[in-house]
Formats: sequence, structure tokens, C-alpha cells
Amino acid sequence: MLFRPSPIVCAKKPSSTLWLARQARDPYVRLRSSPHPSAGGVAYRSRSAFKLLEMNDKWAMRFLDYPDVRVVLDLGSAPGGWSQVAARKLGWDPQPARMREAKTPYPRADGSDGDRGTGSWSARARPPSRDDDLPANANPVDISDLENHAGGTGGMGLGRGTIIAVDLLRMTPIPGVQFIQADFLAPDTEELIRSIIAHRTGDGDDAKADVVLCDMAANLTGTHYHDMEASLTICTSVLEFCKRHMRSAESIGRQLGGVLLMKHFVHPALHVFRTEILATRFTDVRFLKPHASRPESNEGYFICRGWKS
Ligand SMILES: C[S@@+](CC[C@H](N)C(=O)[O-])C[C@H]1O[C@@H](n2cnc3c(N)ncnc32)[C@H](O)[C@@H]1O
Repeated sequence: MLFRPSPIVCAKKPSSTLWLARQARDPYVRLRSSPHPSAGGVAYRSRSAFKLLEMNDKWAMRFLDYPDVRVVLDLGSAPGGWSQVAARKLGWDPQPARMREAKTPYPRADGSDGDRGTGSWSARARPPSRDDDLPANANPVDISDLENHAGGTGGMGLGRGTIIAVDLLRMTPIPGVQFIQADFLAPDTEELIRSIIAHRTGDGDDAKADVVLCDMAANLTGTHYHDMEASLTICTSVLEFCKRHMRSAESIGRQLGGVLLMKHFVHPALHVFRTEILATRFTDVRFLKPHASRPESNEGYFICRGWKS
């Protein structure tokens, strides 16, 4: 007897069919899945990477390109597209050492050459997956082993400066990026970030960030009011963080130095937040909606340059 799947089990919900159709049409989804020259020949981990590239490169903001940019924070970093862009901009080699190894013969325990000539991943030299991004016993908030962790050079090309990425979720390592798995809104996280900047730069109490990127988005609850408030809470917390930890334009000697790029969602208080709060703290504040941001999404970005301290 032929097995006929039940139509109830097989039927796709209209919403998932629409989602699949949208993904298939989306040029950024297609771009994301292939190695990209601007990512040093590796694929970007998120379609969000193209938003950051657009805001930095295409609109000539170039806030990541100045040689005086020494410390970049990526808040809400997972899966890592923005960190990849930042790492590349600061000159870190995106090809992990074990990826390069995988293209060369990988010796087997029996002494034979293993994968000679295939260029494929062996079980021992495979790209890191989400499950092996950190050692099982690693404490994501322990900074005592910084040099050997994701942010250490680990045999990769040396870039300049420090990139610190923070997310609630785990993130596969990126050369040059120090990842902290933590809630940015939790009271201890700020001090942890500050101490890592101090440790990496050797600046002690003067440790500051030059560029703060925030793509954080709280999980949607479905309650419009609650979701709007959560977005504004993130924006105000990030600004409070900048008040204590951003390097001022004056101290760099560059008028538009000290940059905050921050995602936000529609909120009735946003205009006031921009004009009465952001605009008093930064020399130049603009609203951006990159093409890579879906038109139907309520998200937008503030690019704020020239921190006045
Ligand atoms: C849109 S994703 C970021 C994508 C990222 N920019 C990229 O290019 O891959 C938003 C991220 O914000 C993180 N997030 C939300 N609230 C957070 C919080 N309080 N602390 C840390 N991360 C948070 C989420 O876990 C999620 O990974």
C-alpha cells in the first residue's frame, strides 16, 4: 500500500510559504550565502552585514575606516555579521587558521596524508559550528584567558585595535573579535566591557570606545507597546553607556570622531530622543534606512558622530 502523507501534516502555513518566497527573492539573502570579496573571501554570517557595509561604505560615512579607531564595540552581535565587517575593516585576517589548514593535506593518525588534494573539510578540520564556538567548560565572562580565546591572534594575521562583541547568544569565534556572552542590560556587563577595553588597550582608567555599534533587538513579545518600550530601553541604556565609555571627538582631534550607530524601532518618543538627547551629545545625528533593511520593517538607524562627552 502506498503511503500518502496527510495533507494536514504537509500543508505549509501561508505565513511560512510567504517567508520562503521572500527569502528566495531577497538579493541580500543570496549575497549572504556566498563568499564575499569585502569579507576577505568568506561568507557573511548575517544579511545585517550588508546594512553596516552600506552605512559605512556606500554612504561615505567611513566611521570604521579611520586609523585612529582603536576600540569598536558590537552590541547584539550574534551571529556575527557586523563583527566580521568590523574585523575586516581593522585588518584582521578573516580566514581562520584551521580553514587554511583544511586546504592542505591533513595528516591522519595512521601517518597517511588524509584529504590530499580534495580541499574538503575532514572531521578534524571542519569550520566551527555554533556548538563548538567555545570550549564546553569556558566561562564566557572570564577574561583571564583573553589572548588564547576568540580575540587572541591564534596564528592569524594581526589587525589593529580591539573589537568586543556582546550578545545573549553564543557566537562562533571571529579572528580579532573578543566575544562576551552576556546580557548588555545586566548590571555587571558594563564593568566587564570596561575592564576588557582597559586590559586590551593598556589604557587603565582612560579606556574608551571609539565606535559603538548597536544592532540589539529584544525578542518580540507580540505586544506592540511592550516591544516599543523594550527598544527604547535598549537605546537609552546604550547612550548611558556612551556617556561613561566613549572617547570624545575633542580628545581624538577629529570633529566627527566618537561614533554611535544604533538601531531603533518606531516609538512615539523617538523624535524627542533624537532632537533633545542625541543631538545635544553629538555634533552630527542622522537617520538612516539602508536598502538592506527590509522596507516593511519598523527598524531604522541613528548614526551619531562627534561625541561631545
Ligand atoms: C538583529 S540580531 C544582530 C545581528 C548582528 N548585527 C549580525 O550582523 O549578525 C540582534 C541580536 O541582539 C541580541 N540581543 C538582544 N537583547 C540583548 C541584550 N540585552 N544583551 C545582549 N544581546 C542582546 C540578540 O540575542 C540578537 O542576537
